[in-house]
Amino acid sequence: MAQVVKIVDEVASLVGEPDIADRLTVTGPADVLPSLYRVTTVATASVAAAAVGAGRLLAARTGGGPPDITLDTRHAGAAFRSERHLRIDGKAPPGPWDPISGYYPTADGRWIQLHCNFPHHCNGVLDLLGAPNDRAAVERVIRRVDAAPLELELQAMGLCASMARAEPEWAEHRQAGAVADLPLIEVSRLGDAPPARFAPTETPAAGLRVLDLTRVIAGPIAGRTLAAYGADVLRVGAAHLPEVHGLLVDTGFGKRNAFLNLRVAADARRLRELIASADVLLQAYRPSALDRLGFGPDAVARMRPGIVYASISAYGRQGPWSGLRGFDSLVQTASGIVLATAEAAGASSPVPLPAQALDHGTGYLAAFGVLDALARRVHEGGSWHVRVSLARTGRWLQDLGHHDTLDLPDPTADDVDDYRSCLSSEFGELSYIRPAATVAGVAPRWLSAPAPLGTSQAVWSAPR
Ligand SMILES: CC(C)(COP(=O)(O)OP(=O)(O)OC[C@H]1O[C@@H](n2cnc3c(N)ncnc32)[C@H](O)[C@@H]1OP(=O)(O)O)[C@@H](O)C(=O)NCCC(=O)NCCSC(=O)C(=O)O
Repeated sequence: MAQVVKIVDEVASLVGEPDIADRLTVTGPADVLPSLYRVTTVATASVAAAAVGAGRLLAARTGGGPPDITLDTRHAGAAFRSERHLRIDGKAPPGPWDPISGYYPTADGRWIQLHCNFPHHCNGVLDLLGAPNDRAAVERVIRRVDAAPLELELQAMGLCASMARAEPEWAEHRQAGAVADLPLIEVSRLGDAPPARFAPTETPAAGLRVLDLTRVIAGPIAGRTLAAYGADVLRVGAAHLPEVHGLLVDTGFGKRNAFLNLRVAADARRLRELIASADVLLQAYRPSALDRLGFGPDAVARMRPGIVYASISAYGRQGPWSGLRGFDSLVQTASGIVLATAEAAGASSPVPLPAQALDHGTGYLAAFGVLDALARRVHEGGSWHVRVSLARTGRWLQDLGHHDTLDLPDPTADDVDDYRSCLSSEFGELSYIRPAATVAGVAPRWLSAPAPLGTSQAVWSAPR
């Protein structure tokens, strides 16, 4: 019980509402996912924060008071591993991991992690190493080089790799300092706009229009969460960009899926037309990538005063690594999580968290920031920029301290059956973890199954 109170305290500080315990009920055990870290706390608190954001938007639209929220830690823990629990026609989809991805021992007795799930990242790594596409061959090359210079070289080429550091070593790193100086969820005003007049509704984000320009896990979770609270979410990708199939399905609930190649003038014009009546734009590309295509936050706020623009990055908006591409697991490796866990577990190689917790946490925190900013739009107007990062979410987890529950049994697929729902889709019959929490007694839910890539028209689903 005392531990669950800690989770509620964590939500209070996330959402800036010291009395949140008056209207937030958390049930279930304090620890569900076995870890050296408080992963269940981060899961429950970030899912709860998104629910609080939805409640604030609901209250702003109806003129009522902020509603009650409930959440069970077991459901939050299952939601944090949604991609592992997804079944398509009764089977788990293929995993995202390319055989070359993973941890490699280096000449100086350290470890480096390569992230090679996208073909262009994999080919770049193999070219730089001068190795064929064969794990044993890559291992032989890496055993002859030291970790730090290799990390530097890979990062300089824009490739995805991290040297495993101990937590104290990361604490000394300039990027760790830069990340620690950032708020966990940064919300800043992009410009002026009159207060929004969203129609009163029983579903927090009903009728609101979200452009989801994100891939993989963190950003798509934010879009999926807004869809669960009723938003019209249009996911915009491009045919030439690589994707991870199973993740597309898992994070595609409640979204339509369109292609617009922003390098083609007519498609870029179409996106500008969509932005003109959008409420939210989510983006999770390499920092500044969309600015170069004319869709950075300032440009979008000029196109659409009143927009809430959310940016999700790997390493945060400042510091020497701020421009780097990155994935959850690489942040876990760089920041000491995998070595600390290996030491606690008595393992001889790095051990990651029991969930892509930085991705999922960052996704829900982005959703909270967006929903909260939408509520602010009702009260005070303005265009808003919400910024979150995998590394800052990781800092939050590490700041909660070590709390060894590695001996807990890992929840199995059967353990999460209570939280499953089913939907028919073009991919097959989907069995998935439904969205966690209730807001004013109502559970968020997805009204549509994921759409295959590029199969939707780039239009809003309903006129205004
Ligand atoms: C995920 C990534 C590492 C993937 O790297 P890349 O595949 O190399 O993509 P980049 O973002 O670097 O670049 C994509 C390029 O596509 C361009 N781009 C984007 N959308 C479009 C459309 N619609 N049309 C045309 N071009 C487009 C964009 O401007 C870039 O152009 P150029 O500028 O010309 O290159 C990175 O996007 C990233 O660091 N994102 C922020 C953090 C994040 O979300 N990480 C993953 C979370 S999931 C996770 O961690 C996990 O699964 O584990």
